[in-house]
Amino acid sequence: MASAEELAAIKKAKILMVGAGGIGCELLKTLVLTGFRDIHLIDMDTIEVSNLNRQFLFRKHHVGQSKAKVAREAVLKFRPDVNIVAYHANVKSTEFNVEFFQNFHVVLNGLDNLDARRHVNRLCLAAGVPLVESGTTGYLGQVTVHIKGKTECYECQPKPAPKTYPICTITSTPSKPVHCVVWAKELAFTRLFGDKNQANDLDSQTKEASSASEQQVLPLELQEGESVASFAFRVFDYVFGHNIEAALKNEDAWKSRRKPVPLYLNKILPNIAEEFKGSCENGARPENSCSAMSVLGLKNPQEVWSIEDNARVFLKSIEILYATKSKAIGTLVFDKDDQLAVEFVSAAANIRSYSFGIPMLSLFDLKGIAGNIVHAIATTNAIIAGLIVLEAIKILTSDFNHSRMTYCLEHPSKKLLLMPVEPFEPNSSCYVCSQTPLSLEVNTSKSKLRDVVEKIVKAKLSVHSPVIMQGSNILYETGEDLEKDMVLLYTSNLDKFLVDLPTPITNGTVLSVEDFQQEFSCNLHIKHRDEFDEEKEPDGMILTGKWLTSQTPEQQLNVPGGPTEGNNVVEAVAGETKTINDELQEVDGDFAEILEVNTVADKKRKIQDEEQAQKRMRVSLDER
Ligand SMILES: Nc1ncnc2c1ncn2[C@@H]1O[C@H](COP(=O)(O)OP(=O)(O)OP(=O)(O)O)[C@@H](O)[C@H]1O
Ligand SMILES: [Zn+2]
Repeated sequence: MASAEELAAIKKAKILMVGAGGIGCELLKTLVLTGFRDIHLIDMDTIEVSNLNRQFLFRKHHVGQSKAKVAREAVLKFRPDVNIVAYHANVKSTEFNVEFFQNFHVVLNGLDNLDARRHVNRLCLAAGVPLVESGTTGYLGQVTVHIKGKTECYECQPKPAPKTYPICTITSTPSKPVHCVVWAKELAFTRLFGDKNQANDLDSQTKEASSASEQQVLPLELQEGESVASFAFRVFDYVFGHNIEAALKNEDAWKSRRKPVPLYLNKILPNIAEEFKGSCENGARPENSCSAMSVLGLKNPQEVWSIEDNARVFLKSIEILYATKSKAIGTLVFDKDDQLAVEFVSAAANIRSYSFGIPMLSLFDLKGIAGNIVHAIATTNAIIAGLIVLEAIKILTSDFNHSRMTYCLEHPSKKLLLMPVEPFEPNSSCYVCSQTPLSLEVNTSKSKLRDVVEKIVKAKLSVHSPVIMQGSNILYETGEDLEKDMVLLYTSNLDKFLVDLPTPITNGTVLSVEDFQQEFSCNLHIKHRDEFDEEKEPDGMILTGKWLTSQTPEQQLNVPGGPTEGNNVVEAVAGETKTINDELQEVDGDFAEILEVNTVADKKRKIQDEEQAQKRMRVSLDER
């Protein structure tokens, strides 16, 4: 039961919620039922069928409509007296600037990606507004509290980079189902249905690894007058037969590896031409034009199909994609919610797995890997939403001593499923809230300013509208109010090697990076390095700095990035050979370990100041 003070704070609070997805729907409902009356809600997305199982404010007839707006309307039906302002917009758009954020007493995140979370974190820091951050992954969830100067910010701890795989593993030497899924999604799907002109690392690697005769673009084009069925047969033989045979010629590659087996359609399905005769010819549409497996009578997506059925799904999905989406061919991007795309990728991945002696998986499992999906659990979202509201109330009543980061576990640890932990103090080496400089190792004569801007400043530092300066000289900036000649100058700088810039960037240069919207700035110390390992350091640049190495042992124990609805941990764990469930067990295992160490000072981890560490990490077992 809330105290009079809490009720008063709830009544007058102005809340900003970002995200109206799995957590967001629960949160909005819980907020209004708790008595909150003034809520602004931002979400950029529209409702999809796959959201309906857990985003209960939405119904089938809402599919395609704005999440923020529908969520608002749904809640107003049972609480017509609250003020909800819905923005169908990206939180990164300029209208949501520091002044906008300053209107609120607290910001509550229900997002699903690191980039947007970082952006909101910076705006909250700049505006001095507390942030309650959250995420769920299946049974796992967490709520963390970030108050400027009092607790760590969302970026005080480095987050794990999404799992990537060496290109040659994907193109030449797969050993796990996930390698075949990445191949099917990035190479096969993109090459057949996506933008063929787009530069693709996999292509260049394939070309390098292939003989001169294979250096042409793969013959994956539908020829004039060719039926889609015979095109699909040709694609099959090319990618699973001819390509594998070509790879086998490089005998050295297979000395210590199991050789793949070339697969040709006439061996797997000798009667396929008869089977497929007339099916999609001349624009004829199959009965169920959305799914190859339905047309083929394959009902159970959790069953592992035979190689023959995988071959059928592969061919049929190409046929149906051409029959139903012919205009979009050449522009398609893999979408985990597109049944045909998932069927194509699953079948292609399984056929490649079969060829390489890797276990085949069910469509259900492959879809999870391809879409980095850990199936969301509505109950976890509801629990997390409840915890967010509790933390928001503590903030609103200035009850900071009781603020807690709370982890929701799959299996009890110390008999607890909800594990509250005192928030950490700010990390004095954080490049965001403590403005500690970062270092960038880069070959200054081989890397261009564009590489630094795209691969580091935007991709790694989540700076959206960067201004890059050396001393008082601006090297790069964007913006509508720039003079034309400045735009030209900055654009031409992008294609210059660092050493060739008007004010050259060399070993020892300090670059300043700023983002006015985020009110963010940081310094990058440049360290020239000649060589980079292409496989391990594909960017040709490495970001280093105290921030990355300075974590105290107890900070390292925190769950990296936290589980999120469809994000960080998922990206980091999804797609290994093990099933997603195995992976989650592992994550949960780590979790248990974290908590174990939190309560029993672990000497092995060399906690230097045990007393201090324990104070910060104490698990408050008497909470709630
Ligand atoms: N930059 C952003 N601006 C505004 N809203 C965002 C931004 N990034 C993510 N979101 C929203 O955050 C919500 C996260 O919800 P959730 O994790 O349930 O994802 P989802 O897209 O609804 O589900 P799924 O990923 O499983 O299909 C989404 O509704 C998404 O639109
Ligand atoms: Zn910080």
